Amino acid sequence: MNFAIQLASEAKGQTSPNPLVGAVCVNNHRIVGMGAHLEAGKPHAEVHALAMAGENARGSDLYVTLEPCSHYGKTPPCALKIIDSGVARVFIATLDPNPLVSGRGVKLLEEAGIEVITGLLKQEAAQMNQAFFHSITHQMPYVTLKSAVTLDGRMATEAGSSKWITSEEAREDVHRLRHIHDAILVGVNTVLHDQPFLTTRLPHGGKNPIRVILDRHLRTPADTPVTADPAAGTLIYCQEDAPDVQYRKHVEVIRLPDSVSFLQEVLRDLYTRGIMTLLVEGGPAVHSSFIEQGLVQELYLYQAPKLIGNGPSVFTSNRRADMADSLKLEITDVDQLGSDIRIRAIFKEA
Ligand SMILES: Nc1c(/N=C/[C@@H](O)[C@H](O)[C@H](O)COP(=O)(O)O)[nH]c(=O)[nH]c1=O
Ligand SMILES: [Zn+2]
Repeated sequence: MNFAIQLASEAKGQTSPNPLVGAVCVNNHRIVGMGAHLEAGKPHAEVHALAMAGENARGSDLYVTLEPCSHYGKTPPCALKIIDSGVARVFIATLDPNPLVSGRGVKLLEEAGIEVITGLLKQEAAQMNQAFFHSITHQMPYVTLKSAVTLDGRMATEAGSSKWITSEEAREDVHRLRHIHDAILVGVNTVLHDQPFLTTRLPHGGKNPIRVILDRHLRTPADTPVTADPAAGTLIYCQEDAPDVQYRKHVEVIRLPDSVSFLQEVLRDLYTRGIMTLLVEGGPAVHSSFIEQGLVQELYLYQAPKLIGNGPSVFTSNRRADMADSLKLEITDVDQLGSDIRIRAIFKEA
């Protein structure tokens, strides 16, 4: 099962809106087949493993990180394929989080006389798919917020200077984050101030996330990189009464009612478009709104050994006079990247 989890994890960022799934077929203590789900619409992990096993699947043990599907999606149900292949036992790490199908695959297998053991390395497999489980459960993307700050927690100076706070190594690491995310979001102030490209520029290439601009009054120019450069799709969310602006065809303007739940509506709409993971890159006002509304699951803070003494921090709130009102996170990783450190912290599920 460890190997199945490892196989699945290698496809991180490729399978949206599907989960990461790995499968290993073992017969008489020998691995006879293995596979991972590599892209939505393409064969599932079990299909790859059973195809490789061929006749050796008969009487074998199949290890799968997620309950085999039992419904006709883009591909036929794996549960039937497993039954037809003559597999004797199936080990499953996590059941399907979708309440409509959870346990159905197990039932089909057991009714066909296959022994099913669930819960093997359940934690590890669930951790790998936390974004998928979160998005299915909340019908919203799993949101990761990234910010580069000085030691005194500033994202820029008061005058707006921010280039650069962190080093080349840290900035390259941010592009790895972009590569594994379905979409990247900034506010219109960042677009106006930084003219960002928001593309993934790694030495060996990388997948460009869909670019999402929060821009209530549609102030995003038609000739800034995110709207002029069709390197990736660009979605601009504005209010219904925003003026009309002509953009190139890779740009889509989505008008939403002006309401206190504007951000939630943006996230719900992104989920309907198959966006399972969202990277929020700021700026300060956008970060504060996402955090204050409890819409962030994970935080990546890139901290440079600099002190500047003025400028916006990653989170500003006028609602927390008492330290007891602070938002509690859990630091899961601290890594050194060149001269900087990268802190990963998760917000505890409310
Ligand atoms: N100022 C800094 C950052 N700044 C991040 C955002 O403000 C930039 O607009 C955005 O990354 C630009 O995207 P691009 O055009 O695609 O390169 N981010 C960092 O990690 N370190 C920094 O020192
Ligand atoms: Zn399947």
